[in-house]
Amino acid sequence: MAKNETMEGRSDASAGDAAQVIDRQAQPRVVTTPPPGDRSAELPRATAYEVAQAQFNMVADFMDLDPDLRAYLSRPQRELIVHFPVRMDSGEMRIFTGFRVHHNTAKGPTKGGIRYHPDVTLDECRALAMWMTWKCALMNLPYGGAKGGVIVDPHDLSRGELERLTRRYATEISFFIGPERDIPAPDVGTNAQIMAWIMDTYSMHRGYSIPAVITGKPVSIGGTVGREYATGLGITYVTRAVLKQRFGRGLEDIRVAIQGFGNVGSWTALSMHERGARVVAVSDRFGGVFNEKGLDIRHLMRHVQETGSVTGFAGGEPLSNRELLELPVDVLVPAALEGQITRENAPRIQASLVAEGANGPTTPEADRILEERGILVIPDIICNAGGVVVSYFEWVQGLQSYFWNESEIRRRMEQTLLDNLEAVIGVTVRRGCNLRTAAYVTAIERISEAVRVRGFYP
Ligand SMILES: NC(=O)C1=CN([C@@H]2O[C@H](COP(=O)(O)OP(=O)(O)OC[C@H]3O[C@@H](n4cnc5c(N)ncnc54)[C@H](OP(=O)(O)O)[C@@H]3O)[C@@H](O)[C@H]2O)C=CC1
Ligand SMILES: O=C(O)CCC(=O)C(=O)O
Repeated sequence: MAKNETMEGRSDASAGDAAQVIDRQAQPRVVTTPPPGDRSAELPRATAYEVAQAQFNMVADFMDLDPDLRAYLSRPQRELIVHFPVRMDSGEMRIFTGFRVHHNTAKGPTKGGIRYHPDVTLDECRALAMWMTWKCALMNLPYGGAKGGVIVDPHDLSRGELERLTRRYATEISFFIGPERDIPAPDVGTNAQIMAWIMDTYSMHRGYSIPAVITGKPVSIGGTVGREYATGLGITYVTRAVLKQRFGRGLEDIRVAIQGFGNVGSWTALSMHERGARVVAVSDRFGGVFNEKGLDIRHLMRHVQETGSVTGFAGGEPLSNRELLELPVDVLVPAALEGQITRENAPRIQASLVAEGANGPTTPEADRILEERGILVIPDIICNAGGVVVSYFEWVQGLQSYFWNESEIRRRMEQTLLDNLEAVIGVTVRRGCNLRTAAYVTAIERISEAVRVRGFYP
């Protein structure tokens, strides 16, 4: 997938926002190395599914969740594995493997992205589907959680190969998805063009256009304005609210480091930059770029469109992903993959606030270390929920064939995020727990109620 496709459809995400001025001294950049004799980096890392299970079990203990409900919610409801052939440009036929997991349908059809990445596994999809269940419930959306993926590096495919792979995967999962059943969306390695191919393939099977089968598609075929940047802008809204509430500070002149410069990372960077934050470092899988005075994000985006990477950007100096995570900044936004903040590097994180743009970037052990060190974490299921909230708006608009304007989308997204953030903060106070536990408690209580009234189990 060409980098400029991921960046397609960008528009100004900042209109009408006031930034607050704060007084803060620039801090020096530090480059850290592991302490001598530290072998923790060599220890096996928990998988995403182990992390998702551990997070759920900790909260189930905390809220003394009914054992039957715990058993029911701790596993996905349905899982699909598909193996399918794709003709490559060379004439060779290759077999690819993909997945789609529905974690829970108590509150409605399932919702969640499709990932194209060489490391996709069934277990990873199970974890991501479970997180989607909590996220949708926390946002009060009428959905359960799902996730899917294909084991493939999309950067290795031509556009034609990517389209053939997508259409074949869509065909294989087509009986498992649908506007009333399961509504996919973009995730790592997929974009609006891929959503369009899935919508088209699904519609070809049915014989008429069914835009509501998928979200994150182009506006020209029933997508919504605002979905492209929704996750990043939502992260900025939530981070701004937490900074104000917990630290009495605004975004202006806050120093931010962002790991990942794809859909989520780049839009977070731009929307924070436009509100006065100093985005001092960003990275992708090739490495990072640092500028103490703040990166010019629009120039950086142009550089990425031209070269496919943030590396080599003339407006900053190189740094590694590891160095980025450990920079002395106010806000750290992991916006790439799971398992980036671990017990190994958590003792060296210097940010005051970690805003989880990615799903599952912090392991439970790292969570504990950060909490002991007084570092606040905004959990993924609140922080990055702007994407699924606007996907919900896209689905609703598609079903009604009636479309809202951009300011309406932004207003409703901000309100949804901030109302639910406030509910979570209320739980932290009432139950004396951190934001992640409070977010999980809120979500699980809402699902438990749906399960109870539907009578899912006797
Ligand atoms: N898209 C969405 O709306 C939502 C996504 N999320 C989550 O946000 C995260 C990012 O998703 P998204 O932005 O869509 O994905 P993209 O594929 O658009 O971007 C992923 C970014 O992460 C970078 N990356 C990959 N591996 C590494 C690595 N080892 N170190 C540093 N950077 C790396 C990629 O680099 P490169 O460009 O070089 O490949 C790319 O910049 C995921 O956890 C996803 O589940 C959560 C909510 C909604
Ligand atoms: O937009 C959506 O429906 C889902 C986005 C997603 O996959 C996520 O929030 O992790």
